[in-house]
Amino acid sequence: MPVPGTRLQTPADSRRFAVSRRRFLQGSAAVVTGLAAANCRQNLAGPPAGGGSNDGALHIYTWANYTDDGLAQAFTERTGIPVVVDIYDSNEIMLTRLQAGGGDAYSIIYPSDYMVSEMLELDLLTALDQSRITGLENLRAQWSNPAYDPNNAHSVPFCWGTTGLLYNREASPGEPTDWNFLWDNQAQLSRRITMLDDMRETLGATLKSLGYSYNSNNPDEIEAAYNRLLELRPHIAAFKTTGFENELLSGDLSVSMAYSSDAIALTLEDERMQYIIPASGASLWTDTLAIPATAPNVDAAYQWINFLLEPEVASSAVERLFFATANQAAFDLLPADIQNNADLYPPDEILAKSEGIVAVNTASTDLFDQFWTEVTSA
Ligand SMILES: NCCCCNCCCN
Repeated sequence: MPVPGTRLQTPADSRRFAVSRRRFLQGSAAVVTGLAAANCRQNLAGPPAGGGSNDGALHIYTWANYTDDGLAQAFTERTGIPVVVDIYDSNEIMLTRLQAGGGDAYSIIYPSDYMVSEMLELDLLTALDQSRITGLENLRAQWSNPAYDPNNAHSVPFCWGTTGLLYNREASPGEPTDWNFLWDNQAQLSRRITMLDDMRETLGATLKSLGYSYNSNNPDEIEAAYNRLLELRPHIAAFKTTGFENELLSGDLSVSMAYSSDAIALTLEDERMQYIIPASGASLWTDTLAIPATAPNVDAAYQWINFLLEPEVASSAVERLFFATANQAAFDLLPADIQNNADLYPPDEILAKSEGIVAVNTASTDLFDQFWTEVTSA
């Protein structure tokens, strides 16, 4: 049985071309323009100033690598509705943009678990009309009644994953097995590390490296994590959620904290790339589909949700984009090499050590915010 901190599977050569193509498509401004000319525009910036996207298109605000032209085109062919995609790097960026008036710019957003809870508290999500959704029965059983959104009343689980360390075997001073690797090797790794530009993930992993919970509400523990991250700060080349891939491939970076779905795409592209789930535990997340409370074109949003719940649609997206689907019927259609990819679908004993991020109390959120601002602007 694989153990935490160990790479779990040899890359499948057959997947490499598809992944390289995905990275090329998503990284190329020229192709982004091409997509705009077709039916799926992908923007790395936010929505147009002034918000308000009631132009008949389906405006999606999502993470990188969760949609591609294939998905958008199939949807447009089916429904006649064009798709426009804006990308965000963290739940907090998405929340800030929605609160700053972007709530009427998007029909569909992809908040993670704890962010669904936070947005519910703020009345920012539409209560879903379950009679307009088909395919919920396709979800894996553990997502039928998630704690972050009982009965999926405001969100539909889309995919899940872990957050760990992705490294270049030829450019790393050793094989990381745990978060501590970064601190223990900080001199050799200096300016060769990237951490996620994601407050709860990065401060959470630092809490974990100290033996605390991702979800600590103890101010002393949160401050200890801040100080520990501050110690590593001079050695961190950048806080990045995307855009570290080329430097990791070239060996200019040694190790990047990464979401499993992004990491796996790289491990399938180049066998020097290894992804590990840290032995002391990683975050285990679910990303969802939700409709902002003031969304335009709600009908198109329901059509998108139903489209993604179709097993054939979901499984073909997974084959190109490599996220771990929350849809059991889609999983059943996947080729065996993806189903058995233990980086993507880790065994239960590894998942047991992982921790879901949950909403912390207001005082802790303020502390996380304050320390995150200080450490990222240091
Ligand atoms: N490109 C895929 C990114 C996956 C992001 N999931 C975020 C989880 C945050 N806790």
